[in-house]
Amino acid sequence: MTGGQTACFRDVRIGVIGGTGLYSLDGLDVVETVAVETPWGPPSGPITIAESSRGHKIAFLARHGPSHHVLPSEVNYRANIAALKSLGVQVILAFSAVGSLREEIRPGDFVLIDQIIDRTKGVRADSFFTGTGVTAHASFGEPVSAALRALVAGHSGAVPAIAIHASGTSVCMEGPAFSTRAESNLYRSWGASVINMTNIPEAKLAREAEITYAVVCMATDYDAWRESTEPVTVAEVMKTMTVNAANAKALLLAALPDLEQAAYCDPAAALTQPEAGSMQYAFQQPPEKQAAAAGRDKLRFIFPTYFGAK
Ligand SMILES: CSC[C@H]1O[C@H](OP(=O)(O)O)[C@H](O)[C@@H]1O
Ligand SMILES: Nc1ncnc2[nH]cnc12
Repeated sequence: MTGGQTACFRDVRIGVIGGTGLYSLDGLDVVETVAVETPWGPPSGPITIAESSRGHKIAFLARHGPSHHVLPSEVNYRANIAALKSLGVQVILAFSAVGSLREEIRPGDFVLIDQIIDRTKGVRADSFFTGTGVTAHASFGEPVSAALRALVAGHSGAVPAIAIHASGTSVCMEGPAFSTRAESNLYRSWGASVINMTNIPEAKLAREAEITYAVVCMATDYDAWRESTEPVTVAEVMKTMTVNAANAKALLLAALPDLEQAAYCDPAAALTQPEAGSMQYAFQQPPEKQAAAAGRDKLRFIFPTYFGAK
């Protein structure tokens, strides 16, 4: 697909975004690799489409590219989300390596965060509406799908060696340098549980795109707050991630049958219902003004319902 074209919606309803240390989907048959171009540019890399033993398709995208060549501030989050949406994705389960801000969240543990504090610095493109002449404000009070978190939590038994914390608040910092000890302690005083560099704007854009989204935060270190531990380094993150990646894949494969059932077979579409169609309440302008907006063609790529097929 090339930029500006109407999206070709295919029946790939489930998307997985892999973060640091998680660059492929093992255990599933890859049937296709696609290079998608979006009106916001190319995503971080090719998207692999795998087929489960039940015959359902699952798209996988490595957030920082297959060889991790893209910095968190430079990820084209809009292209990543738009590319997945253009394939038909309605549900994204993302994975992220995080620092723990709590003693009880041990390196190796997973956290199904339900809240996010945005500490990015305004350098990331964070809305599909920017520059389009269409004004819209997505509802983001609950930034993560509770139903998807619950579905994943229901499969904690697949990784008995670790704790999977059912809720938590992440801080998304700009990076790329890690936090100072003072910053790390500040985030602890705010009640945050974990810290990373990618939840924002990924979760925000998934919401704008009406995609049901949750992120499995995989603790790799104790960031910089813990007096008895050396502040985090990439070497420490990658060491823990070798074990975390295996656990992430085990959790995903265990949750997949339920996820497929919810995404492909539930006629009530209960899992995706809160997000699907949610943007209909977000537009500020009357439809006739939107119809005249310069960015209408661009928005059609992900919003054929609101901006009409060409
Ligand atoms: C290499 S440590 C910092 C890096 O790891 C996390 O990446 P991701 O969220 O994509 O798993 C964190 O957010 C930083 O981008
Ligand atoms: N301590 C940390 N801070 C930010 N991002 C991280 N990713 C993994 N560990 C991290």
